[in-house]
Amino acid sequence: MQEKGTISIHTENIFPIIKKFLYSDNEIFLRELVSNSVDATQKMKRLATLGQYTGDLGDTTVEVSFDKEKKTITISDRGLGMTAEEIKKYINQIAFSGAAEFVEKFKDAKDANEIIGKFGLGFYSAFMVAHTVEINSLSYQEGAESAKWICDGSTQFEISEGTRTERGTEVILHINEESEEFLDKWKLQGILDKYCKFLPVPIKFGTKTDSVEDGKDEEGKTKYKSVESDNIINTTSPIWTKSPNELTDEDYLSFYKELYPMSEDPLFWIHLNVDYPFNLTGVLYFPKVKNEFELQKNKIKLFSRQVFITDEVKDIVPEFLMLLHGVIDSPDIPLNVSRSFLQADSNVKKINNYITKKVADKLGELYKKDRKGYEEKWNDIGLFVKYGMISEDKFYEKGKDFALVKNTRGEFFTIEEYKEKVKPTQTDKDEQTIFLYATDTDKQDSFIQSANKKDYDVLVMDSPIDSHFIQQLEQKLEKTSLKRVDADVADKLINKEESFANVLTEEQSTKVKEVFEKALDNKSFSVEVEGLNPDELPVTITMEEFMRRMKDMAQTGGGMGFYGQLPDHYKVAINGNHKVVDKILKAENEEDQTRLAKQAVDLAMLSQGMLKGKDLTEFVRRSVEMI
Ligand SMILES: Nc1ncnc2c1ncn2[C@@H]1O[C@H](COP(=O)(O)OP(=O)(O)OP(=O)(O)O)[C@@H](O)[C@H]1O
Repeated sequence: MQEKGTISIHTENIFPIIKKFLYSDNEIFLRELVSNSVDATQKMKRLATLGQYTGDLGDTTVEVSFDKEKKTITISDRGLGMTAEEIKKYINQIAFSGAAEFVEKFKDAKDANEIIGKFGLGFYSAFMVAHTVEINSLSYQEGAESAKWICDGSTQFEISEGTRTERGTEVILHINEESEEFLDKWKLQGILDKYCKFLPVPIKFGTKTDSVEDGKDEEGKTKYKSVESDNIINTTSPIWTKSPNELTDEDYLSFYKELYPMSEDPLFWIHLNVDYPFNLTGVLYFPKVKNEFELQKNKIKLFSRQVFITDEVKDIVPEFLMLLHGVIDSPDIPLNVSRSFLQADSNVKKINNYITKKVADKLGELYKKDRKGYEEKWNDIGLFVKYGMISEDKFYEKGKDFALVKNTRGEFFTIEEYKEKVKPTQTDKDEQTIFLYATDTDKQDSFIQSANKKDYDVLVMDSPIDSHFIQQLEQKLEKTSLKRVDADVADKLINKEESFANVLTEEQSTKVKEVFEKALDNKSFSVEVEGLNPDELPVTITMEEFMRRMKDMAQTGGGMGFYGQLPDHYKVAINGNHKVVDKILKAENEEDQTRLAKQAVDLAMLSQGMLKGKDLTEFVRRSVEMI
């Protein structure tokens, strides 16, 4: 038997196009060929289980090898093999029709990148690294003859009788000049580790040497000897393929270490397992996030039937859960289509919702089962929860039951609990409950103390995401608003109409205002004389809540650019009921008045960390003079 033929594709120039555009990702040839071998092996095993094959299966290990001299890479399996007819059908027609389709799509694509890398080119990808590809195969079918196929990368092929005596298929790649880098042990090992580490059939790549104990020497010391064994590069049953009740915490932790060797232990994990209406398994871990860098380094890995596909899971996992680590395996995620299609795919949407729900359920369960442990972890998981509540309404609905807020005393509350707690003391005349918060407990300490003196509670909202979380809470919670503790003087933070009368006459107030304006000499500060609690500080500097928030958002890139341009504007509240104000009014001359006023303002600035540079030096000099 010898036959020459032409592969039935219409586009003659497929090879150069694909070679050129797939070049950056050409290592996937190995993934494609090894998975074909694994598929063939699994089919063979299934036939045996079904009783359609009664012979001996033999050792079904798939083997990858290379020969630097001959410049070949060989992938061989003991799968079901192919007859000459089958090679013609599956390789010439099916494998190559995939390539033809690629070129077809490529022609119409607006963005070539959308297609490249997402297109499963299967067997065809061999030509990205080989100038000639050979197949030697013997089918499992009784009386089958071995077949040999050879193709030099043009659309011509040759098929003849083969020499293979053992059931299965061997694919030999004659590596082209540009791809000789692949004829290297470490290069190939690296690619196998990346894509094939969890394939369901053992894959052998060369041998490895281990040092094993070998009795004792005369002095009673343990002897060692080197033992050569097959280098099996994969774990055939990774934990996500098992049932959660077969697994211990150690199993999950050691798998995490296997995926991300340099990382600290994760906080907890979720085992995903659905088979209807789509198929998905996986394990997602909540990492201990130390810094941004680590977040980007460790990504969720996407598999399809245990073959690694990508760690760009952007469209499959909801954005806020991109912080998670682990694996997702789903044969239902379309990988050979463009990105825009992926977003519209209904399975992808369902998967998205499923993952969101699972994560919410797990958090809810942890919260219910061990509130204390949950509170201890809050620093690490708070970011996920808040981000999720801001970005997905569905998650907000679930998250509101287990999202925590922490006050300056280190106590944790759910949002509902907190509202109940502060309602009696922090509700204003319009029935609005005001949650007070601090973004920097050190800087805002004097305000926190003043608020506490009035029996107000203060929350700590100091993470970058909190400004957005605050907005979200205000939108969602009824009759509730949030105010930073330094948005006004304590007496006025919550407007209850029970203000202190101002002991100053109108004339005196005007005079005090003048003195302070002169002392300040700064347009960014507007002075107001108010009747406040005599125990409060004589001067308090505040920035109004709305303005400050807009400026904060402009700074963190929240699209409030206009506010970012405005100069800072502060209110300087003078406590007309304070002794110091009386002293200023009674001072002998204008100079003394200004000096006292300056001192009082500087003290306020100092307590808020606003006094810096020249002003600070000047303040110290003035203070020394006064003692
Ligand atoms: N090692 C093998 N043993 C037996 N059959 C094989 C082997 N390699 C390829 N085939 C046959 O050739 C066909 C085409 O392979 P190809 O890799 O191009 O596509 P595929 O595996 O069907 O899909 P994909 O594009 O996802 O890889 C396979 O479906 C299979 O029937």
